[in-house]
Amino acid sequence: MIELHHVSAGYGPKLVVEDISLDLRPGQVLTLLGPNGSGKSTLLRTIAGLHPLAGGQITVDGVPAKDLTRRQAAQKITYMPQSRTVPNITARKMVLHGRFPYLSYPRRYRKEDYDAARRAMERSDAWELADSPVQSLSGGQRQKVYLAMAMAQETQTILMDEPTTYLDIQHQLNLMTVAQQMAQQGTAVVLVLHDLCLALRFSHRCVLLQEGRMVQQGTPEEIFQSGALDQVFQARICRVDTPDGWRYYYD
Ligand SMILES: Nc1ncnc2c1ncn2[C@@H]1O[C@H](COP(=O)(O)OP(=O)(O)OP(=O)(O)O)[C@@H](O)[C@H]1O
Repeated sequence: MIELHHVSAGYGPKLVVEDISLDLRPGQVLTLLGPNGSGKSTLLRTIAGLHPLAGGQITVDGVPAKDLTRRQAAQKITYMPQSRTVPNITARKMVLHGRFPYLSYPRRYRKEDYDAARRAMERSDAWELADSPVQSLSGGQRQKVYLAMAMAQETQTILMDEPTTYLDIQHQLNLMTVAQQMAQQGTAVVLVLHDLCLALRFSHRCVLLQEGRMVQQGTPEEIFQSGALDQVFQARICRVDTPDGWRYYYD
């Protein structure tokens, strides 16, 4: 399990994430919420080891994250960024990149790598795109391929920054269902989402950030009841009870 102990991070002397303590628990979908510029992406990148700590500590299964080699870290943590440059390769090849941390020299893929890539593409609804060049795909199709690459890495923790961007509503719901399924299978799934309704409906826990500080964390029920979302986002969030659970909407 990844644990954050009083984590701070920033750019130059300016801290944009301050004093965050948090457990990323296997078996749970945890969603980071907060207005633009509140530090969500910086926090996610810091957890992924891609941005330096300015203070505090991050441990992975009890070991300080800074003591892990890149390969060890990549076998523990998957990070799916908000955007990236698109390479000129097929979707299948791209998804296979998720297997890199498991290959030893001379980096030849094994049957289990191809199997893992296929499983991941089927789960993210990207299998039919396998032979297409990633550059030829739409934003939503690319997002499904990135999700498959992230799943193919098969780590205990997966961090996804705004994974629903570009997805139509059916695929947003599909992504959230896949996130829940990964959690059911023991993964710690950490998301950054702007859609509060989707987050409250599908997360086990939410963390609310404002100006780099954690103002609230808890179950969707606790977060909703606290009224903190309304305060931080200056928007009224309501809900209705349905046979399938709470459904949230903006008033
Ligand atoms: N490369 C950078 N250099 C300097 N400041 C940065 C850099 N990246 C982000 N920041 C600043 O850090 C703060 C937090 O940004 P961050 O991207 O982490 O927020 P966020 O909550 O993910 O925002 P959004 O919802 O808009 O994606 C902002 O004030 C931003 O301007």
